[in-house]
Amino acid sequence: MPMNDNSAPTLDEQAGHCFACGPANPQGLHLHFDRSEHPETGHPTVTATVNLTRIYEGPPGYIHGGIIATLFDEAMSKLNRPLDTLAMTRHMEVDYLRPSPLYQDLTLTATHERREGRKLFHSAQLHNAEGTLLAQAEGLFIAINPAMIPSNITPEKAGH
Ligand SMILES: CCCCCCCC(=O)SCCNC(=O)CCNC(=O)[C@H](O)C(C)(C)COP(=O)(O)OP(=O)(O)OC[C@H]1O[C@@H](n2cnc3c(N)ncnc32)[C@H](O)[C@@H]1OP(=O)(O)O
Repeated sequence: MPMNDNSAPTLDEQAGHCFACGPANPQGLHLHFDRSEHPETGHPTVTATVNLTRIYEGPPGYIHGGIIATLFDEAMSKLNRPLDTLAMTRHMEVDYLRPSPLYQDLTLTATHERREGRKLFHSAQLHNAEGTLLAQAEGLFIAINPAMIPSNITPEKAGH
């Protein structure tokens, strides 16, 4: 495993098995986000294209609601790095406005709204190719002490 100068794993290496974005997780979603700035506020914004198969099905033909929550959680979490903050999700609300179809390119976006001390408030949306808003979320992330993230997870230590 590649290491940084201190031979300790980097955060990216520690997060390699993240279910939503980790390249090392064979059963993960492997989401990839492009980062930019909101044209009006200058706040960080991320975008990803998602196209999911029946593995993620809830209602026949549509994405499971828990997976949609995962998409939003991950998209909003990607805003913390450009804010130079290590943070975890404390609260999230999801509005499921329309069923979100499988096997179609959908656009997942998230934007940083505001910060109050340790509290980071983000929003996220899922649109179809026609631009229809399918679902949306608001998230509260709390800046954490990096020591909360273990650096040496192994199957044995995780109890497997
Ligand atoms: C390395 C990062 C990888 C990111 C992976 C992708 C994102 C994720 O999925 S993270 C996984 C899911 N999240 C978790 O497991 C987190 C579990 N929760 C925790 O560990 C803790 O609650 C933690 C660290 C987030 C916050 O703990 P703590 O420091 O005690 O915060 P707490 O005092 O409860 O709340 C912080 C503030 O939020 C406020 N708050 C809490 N809930 C709400 C709410 N619903 N609305 C508004 N404010 C709220 C509190 O009032 C408090 O405000 P203040 O500081 O002004 O008093």
